[in-house]
Amino acid sequence: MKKIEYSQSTTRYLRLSGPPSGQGAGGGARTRDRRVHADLRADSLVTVPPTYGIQTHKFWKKVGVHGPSPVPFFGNIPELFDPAVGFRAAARRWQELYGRVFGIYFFRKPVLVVTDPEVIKQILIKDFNVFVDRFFVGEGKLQNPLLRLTVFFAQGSTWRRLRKMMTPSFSGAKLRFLTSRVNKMARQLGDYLHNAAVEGRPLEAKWVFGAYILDISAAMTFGLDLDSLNNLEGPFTQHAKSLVTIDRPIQIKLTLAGIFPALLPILQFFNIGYFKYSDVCFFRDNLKALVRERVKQGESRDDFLQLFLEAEFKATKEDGSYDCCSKLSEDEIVAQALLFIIAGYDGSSGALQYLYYQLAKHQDVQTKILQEILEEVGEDQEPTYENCQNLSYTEAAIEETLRMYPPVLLLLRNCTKDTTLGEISVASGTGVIIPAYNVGRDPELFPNPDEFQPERFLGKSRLTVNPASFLPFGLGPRQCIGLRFAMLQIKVALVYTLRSVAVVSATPEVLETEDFTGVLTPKVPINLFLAPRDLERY
Ligand code: HEM
Repeated sequence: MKKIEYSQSTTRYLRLSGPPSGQGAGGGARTRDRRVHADLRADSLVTVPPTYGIQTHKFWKKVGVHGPSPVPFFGNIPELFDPAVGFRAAARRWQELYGRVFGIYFFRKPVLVVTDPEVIKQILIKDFNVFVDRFFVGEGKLQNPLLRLTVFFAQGSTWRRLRKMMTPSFSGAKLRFLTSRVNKMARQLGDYLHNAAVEGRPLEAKWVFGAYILDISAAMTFGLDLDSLNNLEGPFTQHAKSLVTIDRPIQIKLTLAGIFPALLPILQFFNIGYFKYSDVCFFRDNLKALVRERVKQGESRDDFLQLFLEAEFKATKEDGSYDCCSKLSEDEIVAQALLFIIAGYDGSSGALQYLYYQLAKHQDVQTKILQEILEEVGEDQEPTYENCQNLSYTEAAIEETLRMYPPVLLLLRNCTKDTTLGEISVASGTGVIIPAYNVGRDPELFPNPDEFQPERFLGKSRLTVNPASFLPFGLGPRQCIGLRFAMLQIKVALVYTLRSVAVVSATPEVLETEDFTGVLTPKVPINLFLAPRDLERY
């Protein structure tokens, strides 16, 4: 096996094989041959039945990239999604065997798995134009058509236009304007936790923080005051919970689509996709009615829906003047609002549950956060956006939690133009997976990675963290658009809850997680045990 010089920082990681037999070590022929375009498109089952299941599985061997052997039809899916192994353990083992860049197969699709920060930076930032899109099972065709209009699933120039229009909604000025809404929901959360503490009732973390995040989403998109902590049965809460749950039947359908893309039109015809059709319809119909009502009434509200209604796209001419100006269509507004219910839920409620678990296990960190809150915000004042910006220790504790427990485990990209990553030629149509969890727990990138140390993200230590190794929100132009809003939700929750309760302990004793759905999930639900807080004697 030949170890190829890649970049100074990556040579010790990357292991590429020598050129395929019969080829020279360099020159155009090698490059041409290495760019073997496996058939990455959705072929008809009818034209190639005998070899269909293995047709694309020689791709990595031909281009000289190492990786585990695939099984017909499924590629490396069985090991990746085997609950007994899981993606993280499989990726860790393969990294040991094949280095920090290796090739696998997602069903029939060749996918490069990358854990090298320099290559990650190249994909997510430097060569972003070649890796703009995400890849999905079924090449995105399994999305409900409405969801395909969202900034998360959109591709190429459509994504660029949407992202440009939505970015101002998350500016500091807009978030300042939205903070009072978040305060209201966090106050309800604080009261709920306080009552539970007084009654000596333990709380299931995912449920309680999920309800808080749903309440914020409902207020920000529907202008609704759900109070789902005290009102579990409402249709919004029920549909939202169902919407954000990827269950087994959906997994099975996705598997089918992965193996036989020819089935896609049938699945589409029956409205089978990532999200349940009935849930999408519920939100679509209600949001449409709401948008029309707002336009008709001409009323203005302090929420995301309003910001989307006002969003404008201004294409610039070469001389800097504006060429045209367009607004989001009604469907696009509805789609983004629906996306926010989905996108914020797993990320923010996941982050909160892992954070409170850590606070229970690290009382010293909890005390430091409370001290900082009392100094910056006060004992019973409402936090402002500026207050939240100044909570630097609190922010470090959140970041450390997200390093250890990134709710979104994998960053996905699709190569849309033949390119090279160092010595590797990457053909258009190749997928890329960056396992954010594995990178964050890598001892070469974060010493003692299983230890919770918020100080890593403070002061001078913060400066030594390579941005390409801290990936809970992704990186580059396509990183999470809701990052600042998510941090605001979490900090405001901490202000209202830690001032009224102490997180005394949490179960399970040892936190084990699983990764089957692509979202980090505790194997056993986290339960929090609380006590009313006495601010005189904390
Ligand atoms: C702690 C909470 C959150 C975490 C950990 C998180 C994580 C992520 C990650 C990993 C991505 C993919 C980034 C990439 O591919 O480089 C993403 C994308 C996205 N997130 Fe978040 N997220 C959180 C909260 C939110 C919230 C609250 C919202 C909206 C209100 C949101 C909206 C989005 C959107 C729209 C995208 C797609 C961006 C694009 O493709 O341009 N997220 N998020």
